[in-house]
Amino acid sequence: MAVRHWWQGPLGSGPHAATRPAPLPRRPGRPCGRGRREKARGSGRRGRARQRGARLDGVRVRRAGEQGLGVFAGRDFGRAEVVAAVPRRLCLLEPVAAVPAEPSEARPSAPFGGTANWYHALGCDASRRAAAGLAAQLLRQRLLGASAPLSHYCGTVTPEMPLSLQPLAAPPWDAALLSHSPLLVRLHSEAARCDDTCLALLSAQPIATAASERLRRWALCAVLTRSFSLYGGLRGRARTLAMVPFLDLLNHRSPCEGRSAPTCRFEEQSDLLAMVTTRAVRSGEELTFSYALAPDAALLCQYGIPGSGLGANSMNEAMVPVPPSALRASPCGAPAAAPPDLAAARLAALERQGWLSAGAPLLLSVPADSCPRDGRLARLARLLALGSAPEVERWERHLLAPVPEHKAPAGGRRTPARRAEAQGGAPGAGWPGDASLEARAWRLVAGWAREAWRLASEALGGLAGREPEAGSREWAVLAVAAAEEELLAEAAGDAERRALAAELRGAAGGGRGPGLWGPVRASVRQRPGAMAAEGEASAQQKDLSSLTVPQLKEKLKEANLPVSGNKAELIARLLEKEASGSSAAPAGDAPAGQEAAGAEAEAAQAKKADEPKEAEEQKEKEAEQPTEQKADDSKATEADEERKEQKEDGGEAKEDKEGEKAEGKEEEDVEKLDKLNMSLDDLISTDDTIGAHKKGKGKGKQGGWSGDWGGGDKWNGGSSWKNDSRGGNDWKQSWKDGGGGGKSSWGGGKTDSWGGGGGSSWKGGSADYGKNSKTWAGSSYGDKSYDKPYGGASYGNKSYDNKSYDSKSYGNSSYGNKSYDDKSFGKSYDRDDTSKFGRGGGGGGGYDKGGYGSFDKGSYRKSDDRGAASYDKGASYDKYDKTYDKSGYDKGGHDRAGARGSGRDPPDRGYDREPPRYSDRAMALKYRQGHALRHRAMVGYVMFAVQRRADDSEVTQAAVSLSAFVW
Ligand SMILES: C[S@@+](CC[C@H](N)C(=O)[O-])C[C@H]1O[C@@H](n2cnc3c(N)ncnc32)[C@H](O)[C@@H]1O
Repeated sequence: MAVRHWWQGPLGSGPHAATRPAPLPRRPGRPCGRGRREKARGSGRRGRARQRGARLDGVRVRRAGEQGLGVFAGRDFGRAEVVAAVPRRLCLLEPVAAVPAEPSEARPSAPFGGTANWYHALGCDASRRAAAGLAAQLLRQRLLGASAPLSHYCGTVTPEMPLSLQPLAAPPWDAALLSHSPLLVRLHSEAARCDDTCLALLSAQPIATAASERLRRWALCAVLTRSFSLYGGLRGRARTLAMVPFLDLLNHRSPCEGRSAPTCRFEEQSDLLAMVTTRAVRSGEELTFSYALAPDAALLCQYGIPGSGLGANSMNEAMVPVPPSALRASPCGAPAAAPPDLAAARLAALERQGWLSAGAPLLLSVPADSCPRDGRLARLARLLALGSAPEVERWERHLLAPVPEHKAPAGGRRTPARRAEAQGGAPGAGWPGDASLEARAWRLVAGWAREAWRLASEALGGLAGREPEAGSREWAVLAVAAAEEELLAEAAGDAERRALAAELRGAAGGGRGPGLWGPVRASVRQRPGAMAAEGEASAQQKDLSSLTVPQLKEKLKEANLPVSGNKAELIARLLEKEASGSSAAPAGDAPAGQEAAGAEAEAAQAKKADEPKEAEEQKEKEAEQPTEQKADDSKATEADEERKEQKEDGGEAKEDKEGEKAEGKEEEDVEKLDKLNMSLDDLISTDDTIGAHKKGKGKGKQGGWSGDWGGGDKWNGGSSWKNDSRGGNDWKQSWKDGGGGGKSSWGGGKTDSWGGGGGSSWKGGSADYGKNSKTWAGSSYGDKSYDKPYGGASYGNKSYDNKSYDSKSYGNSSYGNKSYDDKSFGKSYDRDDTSKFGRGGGGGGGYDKGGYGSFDKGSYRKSDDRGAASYDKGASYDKYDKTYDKSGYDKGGHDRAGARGSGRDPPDRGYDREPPRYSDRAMALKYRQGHALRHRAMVGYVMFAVQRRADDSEVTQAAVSLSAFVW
């Protein structure tokens, strides 16, 4: 039972917490020192267990705050050491009958089956029967009293059962209270239903007639919260349910990153059931293990365990209801309803996939369902984004077909977030891959998630306002609801980001292939008139994007082209080749500029290769042709050759004089764009997979982004900014150097792609972009370059340099405080708040108000300490920050390393004992914060690039509308 899924049967442990005094059986009048003497004599519970083969050395049982009793390390343990082992013969065992699952019990395979995600631990008839059987055995032991072989064990199971937070406990839970979390409503009702069934099954057992209702509930609750599922070395459903003395005193910990992750795992060894450490454990540390890989709501419903704080459970999920009205809505989000045939086609498709109740909202969950490729939310949204009934029919199978379970990543648990990560960012097979369609779909997802988030915030606000007492039901619901609200906020942000990325891809005219910069790069190479060919190019680009790298390399080999580089480069090379090939073909449409020269050269080469053959043919023809015609032809040939020579001479002269320089620059620019492109692609692919945290990338020593950004150069660690874009300099330095006073533009390094090196075109002052285009005129990034096109004095004067990125923001004061908004973006991008790019930075609009708005206002800027107005001025986090503060969850979850509990440790509530830590969810969140900022910055550059493509109104329009969203 190394990894046990929470639906795979009851397991676990747990008398309840607050009221129970430590109930270790004691002999009356026994003074301290008892344990030692017992150990020597082999008497007492522990001694008897030891005599019979149990290994319990080195562990201590103590009170563990509100969790009741707990087991603690009495000495240091190494990794993979057995801390406690109990022979099977000391356990109560109940086989789980191998009855075939009832159809209603099987986990639904259809993606829209409604209950696909949530399957209660006792959802299967066989395990319900086994639980009742085990409860009957426990009752028997209890009723037999001291003569029962396991009477001592019965003494360790608290008499105060059922636990107050377990659904079996009276009085029943208030529906209004549960309604604060839709997930809880659902799980609680399933749990209560199953508990009732088990109770009925237990009551039907002969032994139950001798027991009161209260005692029956006691026995069942003990089984539900303390039993272990044994698999006998086989996968699948548990073969046996077991009450395992002593081991069931270990408390639960949810999987998360950091020091408070579970210390042990349960192992079935041949005749022993053992707890084995998963890491080194210090003497005095509590020994814990994961009862179940389940969200907080499920843990509450089965074990009566209240949530363990924000970010503390990486298995947490939250419900996103998709209203039935979504089926009737217009595919592009317009207020008008969809045409009736389209709505009918959608409904029919969903019904075929198991969404039978079109009148009720469909409950999907995040993060599992929001994963980009196979997530149910994404798939549903893609279906609803399709514009016509035939399209829906055509793509239904591709979009809605059941997805096979994904394998757990090597060496890792399959958390919902990891599952999302494993599934990558590409849509399902066969999807047209249209960026605008993707963007529409993610907008829909974002809308649903935002609405769910809004509701969750409201509900949370109401609950937090009541300031529930620690350990109460309200308190437990608050913890669950807070964790869910956090997930919904993330999901909404994620969906927005994906929509934005898709829109940008669309605006840049391509799929994922060469990335957003593909067309920009093309525009650098092509003459202005060649823009019309872009549609075709982007179609080719899409085709190429769908190929794998080996396939691309194969193609390159066929074309005698180099096969090195990443996918984007390979595609670009092929496109280039195709472009040059096709542009050389039609007469009168010879390309100008470098591409033209290249194409001509290639054509000339090809001609040369064919020359001997042609010459022979020609000779043959000549022999057949009349002399007159021959004379004409020879004249024509001479004239042609003359023209050709002139052209070649002219071309050479041109190349000699200007071309060489221009070519060099152009190449350099293209290279820079390529590098940026790669960075951006990296960024977007990171973006896609970021739903699950990426260890290492961007993680500072402090465990948080503040460390990275603050220090200036830590930012560089492994990121593409450093390697791809800026040569050896750190981010801070290059922004500083680059912007300031038009010195060396984007950073001083010679290798720097954004300029720096002498004569670089992005650099200041020289004849680079200024000459060629009005928009980039003037000199470099620093002084005047961006002023004109980007409105007023925005970009130029103060941008990027002195005030902004380095000193205040990225530099010393780390990420949070002043960066990006007040000083930097505000002033630099748009000091007078008039430019379209400027808005957001200034705090007046743009970014703040747009998709990321909620994250932004006062949130990550000021949120190094989330106390004051963190996360979102408008709502929830404020509230529950306060509440958490008061109710024993310190504010630490998302703070800087060490903030958890630092300075304000609420005393003895069970949650303040944890050392400072980051959970992996909190870590992921931190990562995203950093990511969002980088994303903003990158998107800004995309804007410029898109803008400078031409005066193409469509592209400019797209850039403007996106900028409103981004900034
Ligand atoms: C198997 S028992 C663990 C031992 C238990 N503490 C005792 O005193 O017997 C499981 C019960 O302990 C409590 N518990 C376990 N882990 C907990 C946690 N992380 N937070 C709160 N309560 C916990 C719950 O009441 C649960 O039902």
